[in-house]
Amino acid sequence: MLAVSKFAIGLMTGTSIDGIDAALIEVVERSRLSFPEIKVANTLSVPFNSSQRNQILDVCSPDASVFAMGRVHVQLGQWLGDAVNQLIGAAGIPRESIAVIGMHGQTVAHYPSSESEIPGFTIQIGDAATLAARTGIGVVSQFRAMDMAFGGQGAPLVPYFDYAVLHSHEQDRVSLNIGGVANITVLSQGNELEDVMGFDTGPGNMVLDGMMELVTNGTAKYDKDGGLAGAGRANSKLVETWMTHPFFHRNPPKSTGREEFGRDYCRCLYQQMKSVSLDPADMLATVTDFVAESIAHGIQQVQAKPFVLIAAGGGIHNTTLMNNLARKLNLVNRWSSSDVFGIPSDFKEAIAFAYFAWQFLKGRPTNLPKVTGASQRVLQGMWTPAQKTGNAL
Ligand SMILES: Nc1ncnc2c1ncn2[C@@H]1O[C@H](COP(=O)(O)OP(=O)(O)OP(=O)(O)O)[C@@H](O)[C@H]1O
Ligand SMILES: CC(=O)N[C@H]1[C@@H]2OC[C@@H](O2)[C@@H](O)[C@@H]1O[C@H](C)C(=O)O
Repeated sequence: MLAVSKFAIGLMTGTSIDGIDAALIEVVERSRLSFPEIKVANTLSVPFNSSQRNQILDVCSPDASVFAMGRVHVQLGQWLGDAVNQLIGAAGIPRESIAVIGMHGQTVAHYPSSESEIPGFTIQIGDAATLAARTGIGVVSQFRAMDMAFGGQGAPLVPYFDYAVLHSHEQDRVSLNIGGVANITVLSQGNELEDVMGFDTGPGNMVLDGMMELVTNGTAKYDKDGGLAGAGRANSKLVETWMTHPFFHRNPPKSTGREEFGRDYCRCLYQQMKSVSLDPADMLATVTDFVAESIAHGIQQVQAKPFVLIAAGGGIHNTTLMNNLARKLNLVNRWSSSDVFGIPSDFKEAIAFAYFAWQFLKGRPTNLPKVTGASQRVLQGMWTPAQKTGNAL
């Protein structure tokens, strides 16, 4: 087989709701028997302004109005389209060389487990038709739906990508993403794709950002480099209490989101810290230690042998968080960011969705039943074709 190379674009708007991450990748198919190889050609981050962020946050609630949801669904399609056009312009490549856009969409609800007669569901908004119309490129979206239709959690999906690009036969590795939610993939050296284990460990930046907004009355959106947390002292009693949350003791498959660890949860932690008179620095130190503890706990549950940690996601810029984690896992000199492995750590999820869209076009399943709990491997995504002509809004 001749090596075939084409481009794909991935778009991620994650649970932190900080903005759009976009990645353009070149995919090289060398053989039908191996995973396609990728080269990251270009990346782009477009932060949400306060109005955009609040519009999205407002619909991440069971009481959200259908009207507000519909409006932001289409607007997000437009914002994503603008980001793609900017990315292509900066890369200077012909639009026709781009085979597909993989759009994750914004998760506004994630209830993965069915209870009695109510089926589990997950909702990602962002109108694929608007995106296809604005860019002239076909879109794959709704990546989680088919896994859920086969009884899975629909998340996390990145473990497949982690295996494709980060697995080693010489070294046990754990891949960690610290986004709004934190999740891991265990890449043991002897493992085949089917053996790979992965799950959400619990909250990531979601509670750190939420706490920062509470202690600064909304003037700061996140604790830059973990500076405030680093200036305080963690209250270990509270961390111990918070670690009794049932999510941390549930067996995988498991995934979570704002429903369990969103605004209400954050307010509750804030009140508990206020009642023992912690100052803002101690509050941030305490929640930062809690996030590190929950990630360490998740990893220790499934990985007993020494391993190398490969970290990605915005949380790795939080030095206090990463120092706490390295200490808890005894990781001196055994962790690095995914950049070292050729995957820009701030764009790993966007890159993964470009890869998933490519695999969808090739008819290759990308879920892992051992990770999500689905009853079988399935083709994940829904196809929205590009139109030949038109005057898109
Ligand atoms: N310099 C920094 N210091 C501390 N935290 C940072 C820094 N830069 C980014 N972050 C954190 O990273 C977050 C964004 O992370 P990321 O983009 O990985 O999240 P996401 O896409 O929402 O992830 P996911 O979908 O995995 O939940 C910000 O909200 C912030 O908390
Ligand atoms: C439902 C949903 O959007 N889940 C996200 C979220 O953000 C991180 C974690 O929780 C993970 O489960 C997932 O995203 C990544 C991309 C995944 O599916 O692997």
